[in-house]
Amino acid sequence: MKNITILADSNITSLNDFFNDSTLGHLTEHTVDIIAVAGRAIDAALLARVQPDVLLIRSVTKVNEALLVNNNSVQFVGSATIGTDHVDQDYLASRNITFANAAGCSKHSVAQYVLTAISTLRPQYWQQSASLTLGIIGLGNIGNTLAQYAYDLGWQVLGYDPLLPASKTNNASLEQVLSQSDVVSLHVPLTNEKNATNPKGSDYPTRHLINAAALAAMPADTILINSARGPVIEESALEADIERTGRQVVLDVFEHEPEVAVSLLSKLAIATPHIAGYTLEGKLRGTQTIYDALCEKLSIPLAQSMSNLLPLNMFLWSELKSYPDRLPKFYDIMQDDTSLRNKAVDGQVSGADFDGLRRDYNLRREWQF
Ligand SMILES: NC(=O)C1=CN([C@@H]2O[C@H](COP(=O)(O)OP(=O)(O)OC[C@H]3O[C@@H](n4cnc5c(N)ncnc54)[C@H](O)[C@@H]3O)[C@@H](O)[C@H]2O)C=CC1
Ligand SMILES: O=C(O)C(=O)[C@H](O)COP(=O)(O)O
Repeated sequence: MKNITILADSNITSLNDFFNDSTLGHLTEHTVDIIAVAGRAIDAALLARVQPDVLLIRSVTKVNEALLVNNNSVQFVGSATIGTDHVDQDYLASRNITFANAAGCSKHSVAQYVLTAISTLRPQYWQQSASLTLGIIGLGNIGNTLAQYAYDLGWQVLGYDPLLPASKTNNASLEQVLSQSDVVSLHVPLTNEKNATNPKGSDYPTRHLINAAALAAMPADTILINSARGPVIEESALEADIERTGRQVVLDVFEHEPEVAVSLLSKLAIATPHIAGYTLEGKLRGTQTIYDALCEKLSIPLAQSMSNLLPLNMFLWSELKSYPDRLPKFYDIMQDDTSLRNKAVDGQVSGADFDGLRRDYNLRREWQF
């Protein structure tokens, strides 16, 4: 009988429902051992000691040579997240380790977070059908989903994605999005510049894409929302910009996450602890996707589905669209904002408190579109 040892981030939703003897071993001789620890506790020493066959992570575990150098057992790495900037995929390929992530898993959840933030700060755009121009930077799964909601509300969209062909939504330059939008929302992956030492980098790097020059191009009353990755915005420039303009800024992600400085926090209109994608549906879809990929790797049929695990969902986009005053019942974003601000001690929110808010988060429900 073969034993499969799985080392996993304990913040993976329904880990034991998807990864157990009956879901992975029902047609085989496999038994399954799961070792679940906090994502930040997964380090090289633990991997060397546990010698897992499978490593299941979310975004806080950096997977690279330093993590795996003393390990020969891992054959599969699954990240139940959309973002992959924490994973050195080239290194995994060089070791012949299969990698899977969960593209698109929380695209509606993040889009709904952005709509909630806009409606909370400027209810007039939604409740009185005032016209809004929404700028979207990055038009992949999340940016494009957000655009569909915007069109449904009758808003204008200015979209910028230099890696996709021009389209109805991919219709503007970066300068136009920044200078002509009422709200700018960021939905890019975190990427670094391509150069001699980093030939696999991007021709359109996103690290510090929003710097002092980009902020200077934005009118003072333009809202800026970042639910992508913290380092996409240069935070020192952002603080200076808010001091100068009084801009309303919404951050779900932070450059020095999980620590957040109160000097920044106190200037933000809304601040949340990296929970834009934290709905039950979004997180379960992430787990389901890496489970499906592992079954494919093991050549075994699927024996679990998130539909078995989801309670009834009564949250309908059509209802909210008609009755926007019901938003707090659908998602009260200010509760998340208050929880984060309440953790500020001695000028900062500590990493432990930031991670604790995420670990203990009461998962929202995704509105059905
Ligand atoms: N706050 C949260 O809870 C969550 C955050 N995320 C973040 O959101 C990011 C985006 O997610 P998806 O839309 O699903 O990814 P995606 O890969 O489907 O789309 C990203 C898009 O950004 C575009 N892009 C790349 N560089 C660009 C640049 N310099 N300027 C403009 N566009 C650029 C790409 O061409 C692509 O179309 C993820 O990479 C992740 O970091 C994802 C899920 C939850
Ligand atoms: O999917 C992504 O990308 C995200 O940012 C996640 O929603 C957050 O992942 P964790 O921080 O829970 O690892």
